[in-house]
Amino acid sequence: MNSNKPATTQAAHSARILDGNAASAAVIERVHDSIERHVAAGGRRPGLAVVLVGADPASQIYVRAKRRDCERAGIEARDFDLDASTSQETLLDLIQQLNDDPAIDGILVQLPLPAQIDEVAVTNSIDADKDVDGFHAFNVGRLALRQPGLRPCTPRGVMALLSFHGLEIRSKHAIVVGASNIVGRPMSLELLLAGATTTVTHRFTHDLEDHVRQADVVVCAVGKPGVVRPEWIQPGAIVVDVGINRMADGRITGDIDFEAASQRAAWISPVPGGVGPMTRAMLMLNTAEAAGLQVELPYHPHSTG
Ligand SMILES: NC(=O)C1=CN([C@@H]2O[C@H](COP(=O)(O)OP(=O)(O)OC[C@H]3O[C@@H](n4cnc5c(N)ncnc54)[C@H](OP(=O)(O)O)[C@@H]3O)[C@@H](O)[C@H]2O)C=CC1
Ligand SMILES: Nc1nc(=O)c2c([nH]1)NC[C@@H]1CN(c3ccc(C(=O)N[C@@H](CCC(=O)O)C(=O)O)cc3)C=[N+]21
Ligand SMILES: [Mg+2]
Repeated sequence: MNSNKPATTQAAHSARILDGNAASAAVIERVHDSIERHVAAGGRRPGLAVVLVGADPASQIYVRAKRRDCERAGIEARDFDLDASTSQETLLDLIQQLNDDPAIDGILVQLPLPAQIDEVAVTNSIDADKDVDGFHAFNVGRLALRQPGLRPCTPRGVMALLSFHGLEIRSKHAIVVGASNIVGRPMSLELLLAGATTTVTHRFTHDLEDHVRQADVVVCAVGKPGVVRPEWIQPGAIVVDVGINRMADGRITGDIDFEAASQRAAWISPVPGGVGPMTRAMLMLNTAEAAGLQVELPYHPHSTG
C-alpha cells in the first residue's frame, strides 16, 4: 500500500465515552427518589402536560419516550394530542387552561408546529414558571443574565453529561456549531455561564475548520452529517455531538464521524446514547424543580458566573 505511514503505527487511540444512558438513568433515579419522598410526605405528584399538534412520526417517537420517562420518574404525564389543522387560537386556549391548572407543573409543546401556528407566540404564552423546555424569552434572558431559571433541556443536558464525567469546562475554549434557538444559542449561554471562552458558529461562518481546530470542547448541533470533519478535532478535545440524522435503514447517527473522531478526541458522545437521553432526563429534572422539589444530583454541576 502506498501509505506514507510506517508499517507499525501507534496503537489507535480511542476516546472515552460520554455515556448519556448511564448519566440520564442516574438523574431520573434521583428525580424519582425526590418525588416519592415528597408524595410519601403528603405532597402532590408533579404533573407534566405534553402537547403534540399533528402526527409527525419523529415527534410521536419523542413523545412516547417522554411518557416512559415520566413513568420512571414518578411524574404524572397528561397528553394532549391535537389535530394537525388545529388553529393557533385553539392551541393558545389550551395553554391558558394548562397555565391555570394547579395540577400541572410543566408544559411542553412539541416542536416543530404546523405552519399555521406561530411558534414564538406559543412559546411565550406558556407561564414562564411552567416552561420546562426553557424556551420562553424570559427564561432564555435569565440564562443570559446569569440568573438561570428553567433552562433549555438539551444544553442543560450537555452540561450535566460533562459534569457527570467530572469534566471541567472553566477557561476552556469551547465552540458551538449551530445557533438555533432551541440548541446552539442556549448552549453558548450555558458554556459562557460555566466560564468557557465560547465561539458560536452558524450558517454564515466562513472558517469553521479554523475555529474547530482551536477548540478544547466542540459541541455540534446542526443536523448535517459530516459538517465537522474528524481531522479538524484537536487531539485531546471533548466532542459532544447533538446532531440526530436518520439514515436510509432507519437508524440514527450524529453530525460527526464517531469512529474517526474517537481516534483524536479524549472524550466523545455517541449517537444514540449521548445527548438525546440527557435531554429527556433534564425534562424530568425541570418538571420536578418547577413543582418546587429539590433534587440531589448525581454529579456536581459546573459552578456558574
Ligand atoms: N440530542 C438531542 O437531544 C437533540 C438533538 N437535536 C438535533 O440537533 C440538530 C440541530 O437541531 P436544531 O438546532 O433544532 O436545528 P436547526 O436546523 O434549527 O438549527 C441548525 C443550526 O445549524 C446552523 N448551520 C447550518 N449549516 C451550518 C454549517 N455548515 N455550519 C455551522 N452551522 C450551520 C443553522 O444556521 P441558520 O440558523 O443560519 O439556519 C442553525 O443555526 C438536529 O440534528 C436535531 O435533530 C435537536 C434537539 C435535541
Ligand atoms: N418542545 C420541544 N422540546 C424538545 O426538547 C424537542 C422538541 N420540542 N422537538 C424535537 C427535539 C428533539 N429532541 C430529542 C429528545 C430526545 C432524543 C433522544 O432521546 N434520542 C435518543 C434515541 C432516540 C431514537 O432512537 O430515535 C438518543 O439519542 O439516544 C432525541 C431528540 C427533543 N426535542
Ligand atoms: Mg476561535
